[in-house]
Amino acid sequence: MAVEPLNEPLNEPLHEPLIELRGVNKHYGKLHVLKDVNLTVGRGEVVVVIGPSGSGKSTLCRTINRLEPVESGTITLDGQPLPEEGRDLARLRAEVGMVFQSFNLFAHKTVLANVSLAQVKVRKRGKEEADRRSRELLERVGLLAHAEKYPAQLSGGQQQRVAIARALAMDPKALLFDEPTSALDPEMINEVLEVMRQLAREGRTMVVVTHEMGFARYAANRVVFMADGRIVEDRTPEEFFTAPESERAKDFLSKILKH
Ligand SMILES: Nc1ncnc2c1ncn2[C@@H]1O[C@H](COP(=O)(O)OP(=O)(O)OP(=O)(O)O)[C@@H](O)[C@H]1O
Repeated sequence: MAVEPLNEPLNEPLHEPLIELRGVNKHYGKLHVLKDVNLTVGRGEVVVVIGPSGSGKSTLCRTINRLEPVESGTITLDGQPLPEEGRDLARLRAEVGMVFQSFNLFAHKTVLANVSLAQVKVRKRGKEEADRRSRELLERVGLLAHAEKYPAQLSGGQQQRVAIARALAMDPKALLFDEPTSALDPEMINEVLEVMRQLAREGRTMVVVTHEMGFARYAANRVVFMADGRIVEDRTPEEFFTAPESERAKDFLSKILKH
């Protein structure tokens, strides 16, 4: 008897690859900071990168939008190699938005202008359309009432939410977060994490370098543990936090979870 084709979708979400790193190496002088790194980030996946200080997490994150050049290996976005330079690089940085530890807002521009600027310059939107979209996004991050203020008039948590709105305004395929809450006072961390949790629930593709283990545990699809320039573990949060395999990860978790 012929076997019927399976019509039902599988329960597991199919994470079609969006970002792929293969055999990536990088040095700073003699320091080998990325050692033969392989990583696939699926569309709609939230990948949290954790590990000891100096293990290469930020560098890894920054290679994905070419803020850091690599010496060998390939990095692709949607199956296409990342552009090296020129106009395509500005487009890449729009498609793979980045949120930094320091919010990097323009101090002499209003919150609204900070969110609109790159839309006009890179996405070639008219100013009115860009401002309309910026206001929508500021509303989403709870800051519409602050649109006409300057960054210095906002708290750190609010500035970081502006930075997230600015990244979203470019209609990115993926968002990179490099320790987005590390520069914040403790009471502001949660307001930023809540915006990030919301983005995760919406199915955004996100790579997040963070020391916030609660976010790693409960918002990530995968945890990538780095040590000494290598990806040592790449597993679900459940697996990683309940049964880490490597001695490095066990040691790291025992140190940070003690507090
Ligand atoms: N621009 C640079 N020039 C020289 N060395 C650098 C540079 N950036 C990073 N490094 C070094 O490379 C190593 C990896 O740095 P990276 O910032 O990627 O680590 P990390 O895991 O993100 O650390 P942390 O958790 O402390 O932010 C560190 O030893 C760091 O001192």
